[in-house]
Amino acid sequence: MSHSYFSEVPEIAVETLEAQLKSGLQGLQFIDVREAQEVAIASLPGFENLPLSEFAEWSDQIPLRFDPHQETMVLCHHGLRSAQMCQWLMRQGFTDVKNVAGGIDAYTRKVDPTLPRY
Ligand SMILES: O=S(=O)([O-])[S-]
Repeated sequence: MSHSYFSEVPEIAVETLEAQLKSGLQGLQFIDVREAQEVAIASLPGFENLPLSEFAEWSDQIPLRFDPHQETMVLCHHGLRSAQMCQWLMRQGFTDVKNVAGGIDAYTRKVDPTLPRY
């Protein structure tokens, strides 16, 4: 997949995400598409873990569990799997989806160096 393939996915910078996490989680939805083993190493509060590898198991529950018109942040390790998820959510009618640019790796480097890196 080329870079331009994901260029239409809106992004949120990790510094902005940190500010939002600090100011409260109300009105926001958080999805982490990494594997459970990755989440066990490092995770952010409020994110629901939906591993992309288990897409077939949870994809049909998305319209029931999430509001398509609420701001929805999607996280992974470096921002690639989450971009895929963002595109899929947008195709499902989600109107305010944001890919966490650089993923949890960027968050660890730029915001919270105490989080383990992998
Ligand atoms: O898909 S990834 O950006 O987490 S390596």
